[in-house]
Amino acid sequence: MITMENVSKTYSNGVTALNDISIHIDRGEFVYIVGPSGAGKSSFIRLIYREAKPTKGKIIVSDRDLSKLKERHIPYLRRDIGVVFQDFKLLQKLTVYENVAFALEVIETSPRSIKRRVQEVLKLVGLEAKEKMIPSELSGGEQQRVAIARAIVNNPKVVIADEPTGNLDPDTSWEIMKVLEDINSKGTTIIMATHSKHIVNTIKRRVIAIEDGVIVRDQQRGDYGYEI
Ligand SMILES: Nc1ncnc2c1ncn2[C@@H]1O[C@H](COP(=O)(O)OP(=O)(O)OP(=O)(O)O)[C@@H](O)[C@H]1O
Repeated sequence: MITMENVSKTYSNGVTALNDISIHIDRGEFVYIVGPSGAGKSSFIRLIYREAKPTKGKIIVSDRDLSKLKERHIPYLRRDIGVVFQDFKLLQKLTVYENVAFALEVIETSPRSIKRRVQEVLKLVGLEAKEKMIPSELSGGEQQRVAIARAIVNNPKVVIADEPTGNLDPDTSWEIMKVLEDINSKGTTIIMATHSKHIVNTIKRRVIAIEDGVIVRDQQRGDYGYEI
């Protein structure tokens, strides 16, 4: 699903965020990315959906070699990848329904099947009753569920979540985790950067720990491993 070979990322200000990373993540895995602040977790994630380019090394995502990917083909890559952010990034003037429908790649799809698909994903995240509301009328957890619905509406092979529970209280965080686990149980690969020791130590999955731009630990059913 995702392979990195000797990948490094140095930003234009000279900061090396990732240094010679090699990793393989299989289809259907659920992987936590952990590590101290500034370790390189977001950089790792941004490389996968080609928001950033590596300075060195090779990245394969869903059978595509990202170093050979032309700018005009980036939308095809993004169709395979759903992204969820800590701050939701919803369009504030659009309704819940519209936020999700907007993300749907409309390729010869009839309005009726668009409606069916949007309602299907809103049901999956438990928001079918709130489709006419706008983001400011929703709680943080509900907004994050809209963001997850938007991320999965195109049936991506992988969902990448950068601290998806970072702005949420513990109860709401568990709800979001249930939704992500549910998506994963249907075969979607999940990669989630998190600072939540509680989540990582409770819902045990593969843990990749990054420190100073280097992978220092890669463990199935691992612990969070840091004191916070
Ligand atoms: N666009 C950028 N330009 C220059 N330097 C950057 C950029 N993005 C990140 N960095 C630097 O790269 C390093 C790694 O940052 P990154 O955001 O990947 O860490 P992180 O592990 O996600 O941190 P956090 O847990 O605080 O979100 C940091 O030193 C950061 O300052």
